[in-house]
Amino acid sequence: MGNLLPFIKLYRRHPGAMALGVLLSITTLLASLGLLALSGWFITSTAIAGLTLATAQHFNFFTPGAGVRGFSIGRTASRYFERLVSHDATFKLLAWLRGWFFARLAPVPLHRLKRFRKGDLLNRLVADVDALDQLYLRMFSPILAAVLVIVILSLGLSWFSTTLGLSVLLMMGGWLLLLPPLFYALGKHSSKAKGVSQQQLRQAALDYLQGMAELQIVGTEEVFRQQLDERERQLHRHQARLSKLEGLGSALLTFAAGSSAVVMLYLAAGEYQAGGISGPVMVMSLFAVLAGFEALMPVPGAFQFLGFTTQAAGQLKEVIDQPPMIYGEQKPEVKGQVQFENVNFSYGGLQVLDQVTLTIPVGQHVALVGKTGCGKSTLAGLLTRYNDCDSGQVLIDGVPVPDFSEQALYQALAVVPQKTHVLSATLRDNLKLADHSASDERLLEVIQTTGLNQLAAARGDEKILDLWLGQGGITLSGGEQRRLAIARAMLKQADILIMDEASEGLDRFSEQLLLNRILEAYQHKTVMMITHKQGMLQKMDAVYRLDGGRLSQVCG
Ligand SMILES: Nc1ncnc2c1ncn2[C@@H]1O[C@H](COP(=O)(O)OP(=O)(O)OP(=O)(O)O)[C@@H](O)[C@H]1O
Repeated sequence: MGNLLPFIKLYRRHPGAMALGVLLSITTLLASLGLLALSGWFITSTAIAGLTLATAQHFNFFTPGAGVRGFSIGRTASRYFERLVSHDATFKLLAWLRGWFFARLAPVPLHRLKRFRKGDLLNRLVADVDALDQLYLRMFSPILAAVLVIVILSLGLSWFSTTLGLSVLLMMGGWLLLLPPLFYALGKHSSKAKGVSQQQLRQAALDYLQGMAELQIVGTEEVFRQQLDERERQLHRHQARLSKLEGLGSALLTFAAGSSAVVMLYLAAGEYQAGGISGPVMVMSLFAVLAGFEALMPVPGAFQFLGFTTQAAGQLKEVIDQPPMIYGEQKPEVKGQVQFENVNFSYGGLQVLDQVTLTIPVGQHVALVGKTGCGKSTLAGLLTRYNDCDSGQVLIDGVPVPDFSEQALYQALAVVPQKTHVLSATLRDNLKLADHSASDERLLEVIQTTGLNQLAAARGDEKILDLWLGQGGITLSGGEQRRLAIARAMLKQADILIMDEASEGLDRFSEQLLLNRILEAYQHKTVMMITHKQGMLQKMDAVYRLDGGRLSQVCG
């Protein structure tokens, strides 16, 4: 339950709309109660009045009739506005909660988020945030409304008879106290399990869809499909259990309303016999109790899902409690000297970098070689703060990278990563990521230099800048994606260039041409190139090898 506390505070965002929602929900319930109670009184009074001609002639049919109609119209109108106001408030809150959660998620370093899978994070951002909005609609508002209706009903009946007022308070209050813990306990396990199953099913479906091509090729699609089906069946089992519980809640409340009405009839009849109340009031109190139980109807459902809501809140808390990446204030004019001083880094127990020391003077082009998985990308990632080192220091122009402001650090660096991220947008938009102010002429020049102009030729399209690259660059080959990454680095013209397997996917001729061009563009800038290709090494000022976590100079 403690998990809910930080989120409950957020409900102060739209106090006016939320309070109005609760008020309208109480008005609706009171209108229902008034409708039934007055109808009971009216029917009985009419029946009694009709016993003799004299009483029938003097009986005022119109005022109670108008009252019944008024309550009926009032109930419909307030129900309509209650839905309108409370859903509007909930949607506003939901939109805000998503933004709030994302704002807390964004500064969390990527390596900390790596333990959450993509589907898991998406699930948290969508389903778990959704679950939180249920707190207002399913819990706060109905419970508050139920409490107030019980108080108003018992005060109203006390006006006619204290015994009846107190009895209603005890009976309805008792059920209100009993139902929440009972249904929380009954639904806790299943609602939590449902949340987990839902999450697992989403992840499995995402994995299945993303990997379908490979699964089909290796012939294991059926196995995955069966696993997916089993997860779905599991979810259905939990949902079925919860539905049964919902049924039990309704049955219990029907029993509660019925038995309370019987008790009320017994007590009211006693009061009537004793002359304390009139016949119509006796019937009215019976109807009022039946209508009053409508206020308790949402209570079992609200608490049976509370386990799921607390679990969702816990999952969100787990993400937002991750310490954010802290950047410094420094915004130096970067020249481009890079230093790694006695750097140690490990992933959990796996030591990847061991006392690595390297200085790259301004304008020097350095290659980093080594076996697959020896830690080259990890070393480069310390410069971009993808990770921070365990001990030692990484400095640019003598300033430790954590002291740089976020903007200054990323302004100083251009990166050609192993995997190019391609936006589902035009080629122009994809290039302008690197330099928003670049003119079309400049973009076309870079397109020409990197050979991306072949794209237009291949597709017979004259307007190359408007080429749509599709989701995740689906329309681009591996080599074209590398060209795009290199084009971005050319446009950015940063002080330090990091290339991680930049020529992967390119034929030998294109590779030479392209790397020559980018090295030319960065002729007087610092370059750190991770490569397996021997052909590129003679162009570098120095070559370093990483082996067993240790760095040694090979040549230069
Ligand atoms: N986030 C991570 N969590 C745990 N281990 C990791 C993580 N990232 C990388 N590793 C491990 O750290 C080691 C170094 O990885 P890294 O990507 O730096 O190697 P690399 O030399 O760049 O490899 P390649 O040449 O294949 O790109 C590898 O054994 C890898 O499995």
